[in-house]
Amino acid sequence: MDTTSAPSREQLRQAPKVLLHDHLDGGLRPRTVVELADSTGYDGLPTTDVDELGQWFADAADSGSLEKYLETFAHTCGVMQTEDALARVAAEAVEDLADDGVVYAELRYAPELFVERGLSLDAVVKAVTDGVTEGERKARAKGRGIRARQLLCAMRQHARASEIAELTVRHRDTGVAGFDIAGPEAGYPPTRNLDAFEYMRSNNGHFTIHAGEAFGLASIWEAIQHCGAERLGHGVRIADDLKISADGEVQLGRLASFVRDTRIPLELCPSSNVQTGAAPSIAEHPFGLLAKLRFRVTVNTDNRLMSGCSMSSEFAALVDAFGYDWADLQWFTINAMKSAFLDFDQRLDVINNVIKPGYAGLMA
Ligand SMILES: O=c1[nH]cnc2c1ncn2[C@H]1C[C@H](O)[C@@H](CO)O1
Ligand SMILES: [Zn+2]
Repeated sequence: MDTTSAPSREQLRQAPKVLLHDHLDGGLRPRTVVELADSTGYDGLPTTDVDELGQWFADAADSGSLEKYLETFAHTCGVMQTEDALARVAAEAVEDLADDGVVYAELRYAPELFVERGLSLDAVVKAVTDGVTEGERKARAKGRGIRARQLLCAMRQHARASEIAELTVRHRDTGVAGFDIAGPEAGYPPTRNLDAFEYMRSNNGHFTIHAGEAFGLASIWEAIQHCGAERLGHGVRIADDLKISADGEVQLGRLASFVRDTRIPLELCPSSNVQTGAAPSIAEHPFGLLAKLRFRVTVNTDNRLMSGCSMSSEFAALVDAFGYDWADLQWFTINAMKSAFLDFDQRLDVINNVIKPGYAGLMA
């Protein structure tokens, strides 16, 4: 790629982007964490200095282990136990994404983590729905169009997946686009929650599964072949099924072939993977190889607070590591939009009327 035409940071921010994998409780503004702790009486924060707190999250999440990384969510969930707090966090997330050029986003969270002070699961979803609507309205007022949907996660270590799947279906017409399982992967295989996935399938519901992040191919295989996942949350360890010979030729194993042949979207989250130890660095992240092999790769933030990242900074990191140009970035974006849990006509509308004209302008 000609480096004189390398996308600038500001151009990357302006480019239309699609985000499928972003945790609501992993994307709070540090200032909001401090303010909500104060207004809701949460006294567990490691510091109430906004800058120090932002740094604390990044450092604490930078542990090389998913289990340690997940411990940091105690504080974000701790300040999100009221309807007002949930609505504020959701509205700010949508506004922040829109400011960063995201035109379609799926925000995920586990409703069961927000019931410590007596909210019902339905009240949690209703509060987030109100916040998302408010965020979309505020972004529109600033000339930043964004459509946002919710994905409801069940936590793998709890036993509430069927309840959360039912909650997902109950709220499917008011902004909840699908279901997921999150939390520690090792020791909690996807089939533990098979009933919930069967419920989703029998109700024509969408779901993705966190698989192939902290555990390997067995997890991906179960997620796809036993549970019927439409997409893989991370899925980065599908690279373990690629054999690279001395002359650089790559051979795909049967599972990798299946994932590529059936165009299963990989919700790849480069910075998060470096923090949890799933990849040694962005330059050595399997993203580059998987994209070269034409897997259906998508770019995602996972947790903007813990990784101190944004969609445009993830794009920038990939451009720096792999030399991607606008055509590549448009391809990742269209991959994501094709894979969204949104009606087909709406996906097409975003691709044809927002993404393609946006990139055409940047490539001109
Ligand atoms: O990367 C992740 N893998 C597994 N679980 C995760 C990841 N990032 C966040 N979570 C968990 C912590 C949150 O509380 C929960 C729902 O958003 O999902
Ligand atoms: Zn995740």
